[in-house]
Amino acid sequence: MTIIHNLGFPRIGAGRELKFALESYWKGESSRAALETQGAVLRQRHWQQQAGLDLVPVGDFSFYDQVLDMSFTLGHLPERVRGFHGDALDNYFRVARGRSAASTDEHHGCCGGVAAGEMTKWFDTNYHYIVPEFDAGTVFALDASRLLGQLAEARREGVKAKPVIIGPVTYLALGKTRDDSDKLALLPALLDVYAQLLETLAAQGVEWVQVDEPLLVTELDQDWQHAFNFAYHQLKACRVKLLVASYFGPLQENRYLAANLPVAGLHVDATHGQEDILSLLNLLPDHKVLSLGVINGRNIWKTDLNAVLDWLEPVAARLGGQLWLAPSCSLLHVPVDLEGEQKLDADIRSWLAFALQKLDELQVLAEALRGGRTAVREALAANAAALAARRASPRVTNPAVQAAVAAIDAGLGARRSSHGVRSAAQAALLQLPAYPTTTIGSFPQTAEIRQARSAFRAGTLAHADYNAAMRAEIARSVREQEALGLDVLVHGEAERNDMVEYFGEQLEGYAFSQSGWVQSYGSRCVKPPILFGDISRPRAMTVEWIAYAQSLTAKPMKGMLTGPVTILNWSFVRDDQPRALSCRQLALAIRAEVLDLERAGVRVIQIDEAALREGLPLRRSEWKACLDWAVDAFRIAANGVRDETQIHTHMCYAEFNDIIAAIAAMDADVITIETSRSNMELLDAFDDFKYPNEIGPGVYDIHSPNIPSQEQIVGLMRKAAERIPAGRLWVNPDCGLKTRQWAEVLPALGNMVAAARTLRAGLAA
Ligand SMILES: Nc1nc2c(c(=O)[nH]1)N[C@@H](CNc1ccc(C(=O)N[C@@H](CCC(=O)N[C@@H](CCC(=O)N[C@@H](CCC(=O)O)C(=O)O)C(=O)O)C(=O)O)cc1)CN2
Ligand code: MET
Ligand SMILES: [Zn+2]
Repeated sequence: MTIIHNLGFPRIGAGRELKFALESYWKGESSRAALETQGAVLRQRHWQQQAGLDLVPVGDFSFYDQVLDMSFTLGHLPERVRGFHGDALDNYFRVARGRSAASTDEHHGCCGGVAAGEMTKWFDTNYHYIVPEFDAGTVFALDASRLLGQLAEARREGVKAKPVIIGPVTYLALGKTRDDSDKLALLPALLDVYAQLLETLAAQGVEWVQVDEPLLVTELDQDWQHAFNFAYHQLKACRVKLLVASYFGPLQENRYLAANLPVAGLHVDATHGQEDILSLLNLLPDHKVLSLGVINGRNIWKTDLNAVLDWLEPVAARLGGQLWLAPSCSLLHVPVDLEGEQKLDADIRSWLAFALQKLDELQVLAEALRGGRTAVREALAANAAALAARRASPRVTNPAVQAAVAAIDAGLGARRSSHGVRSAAQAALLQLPAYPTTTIGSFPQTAEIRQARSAFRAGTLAHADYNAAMRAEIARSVREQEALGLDVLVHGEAERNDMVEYFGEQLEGYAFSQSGWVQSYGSRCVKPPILFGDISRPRAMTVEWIAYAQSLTAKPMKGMLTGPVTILNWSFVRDDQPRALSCRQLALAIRAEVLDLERAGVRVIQIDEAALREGLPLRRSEWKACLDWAVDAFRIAANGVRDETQIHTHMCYAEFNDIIAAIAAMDADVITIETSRSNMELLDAFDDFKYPNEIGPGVYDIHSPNIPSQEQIVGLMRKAAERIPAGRLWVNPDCGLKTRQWAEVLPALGNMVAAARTLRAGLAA
């Protein structure tokens, strides 16, 4: 009998219940008990929704982040929060979010400032985790309370529980060392705690534990390969069965390593072609369970169930009871339920599956394996009909778009002149001072803005009134920026729900959900739009807003767009054509918008490519091919403008060293990047030879409520000027300000402008 199971369930709740409970608790508007209760309600609901499975994940729920949960389970807290006497959950949030010295708006706001843990992307997803911090003195001490609590709760509910933890090797790889010490030297001590944890679970009568090791789909050097063998040999004596779970890609050359780890089971992502799986079968020891992730946990399309069965049936015959089935990865990365989507076009809706629908698909596959396809004839026929309708739908194809893409030639992506020529023309037109100041685009998305948009969507606020409210916000942003003395202004993005969804809503070929929320970090969610067909731009998307903003000021107003690569990476994309092709279609649509902005008199245009680096494949050997088309797409979008139009781009979080040549090839006139937390060290990548254009290294961390002082900013920019000639430097924050409050933004930017003036005075002297 084929066992079916799930690796993880979205925890934010179909109605984002967890988000609202967290934010209310953080504001001090509700009690810890209320938050705990909401957590329990969600866990219970999600377990019930998975009750048809043979094994259900437990421990996948998290109040903020599963990696931070693991750090607490391992007793591995950053030095700065150890010895905190308050409540453990509050200490957990101190690491997750930081705490300003003067915080009064939250529980126990008494204990001085604490810097938040660094956040970074979870593999190639748009989910962010809190980075474990290691140094040579790191020690671990088991705290199994969270897992044991959730296990006991699950048992009370009659759940067939399979605890889920992050594996030791992946955990170590995800962390950063603050000194120069070798992380792998910590492995033996770490494994002691993992062994204790597994013994603790065994003592509770747990049979299987899922140990997530997505690191197995990345390129591993010998030391890390050895770490896998060492770790699982150490844990072999534990009395629980381990299911080592790899996901987010095929195992490829790590197949042999993974197949031969001394554990009871292996889960693999089986959505990347059968070749990886079929060769794994020959390597797998007879006693081992093979869990195949046959349902894609990263997209929202219905699975082609007949196509899966075609190759799965012989595999099942061979493996018998050793075969398990599951989604490819945790369902954290897809929305909960399609049922709630009443406004989605009926055709498109019939092509989709969210988390609950994916679990239904798993049931159908299992029944087909158990009782033959006839046992689920109707479900299979309905699935086949939906897929056939999608393939045949005229709404998916647009011949004019395909012709335009076919006509793209190399000239389309090239500026008319070199950066040297352009920068002289731009300087003459823009008349900017040295160390020009700007921001990254968004200003605070206040509750009033969100409520106005919500009312507009609900039909209780008229279109004209909504527009007027957004214009008033834009006017306020412009006024504040003029008062601050910034040099290149932005309109503030008030009218945008999200920098990707906003464009998805206006492009043909995109569908969007009402409540298809996916967690991005902590309580923050995104609603990735659904790219289903050829992309075109029926009308200008931003010109009216930007032209209005420009009309309010004599200073240059930056047109603000999201680039094709980032739109692609933060959407649910087509699975019926290569990503590169979808990206070229997006590039043509953005190019048209760029040219419309230029025609409307906009002199500076920013095209955000926040996701250029993080969207790269997990294996470096595949980077070049991907970078080639990604850079090409940006160039097509950006480079049709005249010499005197200044193109900016922005990237966050990225480590730039490895891709600096590609960034240079984009040929933006100015790039703004996140650097403040790395103390400008990231700028080493941008030395003279490698990067000839202008750079705005971020001077303060926008994720923290802390307000940078003028001295700090001057200090950081002086460091920057040691690496980059002052004439090519801009002064700006790390990223957009949408999650901050005006009360934080105004003093921070005030200090930033004052710092720029000090720096200019230094040049004159
Ligand atoms: N797609 C994407 N990925 C990204 C980023 C990004 O900006 N976009 N940035 C990084 C991650 N940073 C992020 C920063 C902030 C938020 C964020 O603020 N998300 C909002 C939702 C944004 C949104 O779509 N808002 C909508 C809907 C808002 C809403 O919930 N409205 C309420 C009513 C208003 C209220 O009471 O809040 C309702 O409709 O019920 C809007 O403005 O229209 C949230 O979780 O709260 C997300 C990611 C990396 N990945
Ligand atoms: N223009 C966008 C903003 O300022 C860029 C954000 S990058 C995640 O919010
Ligand atoms: Zn950013």
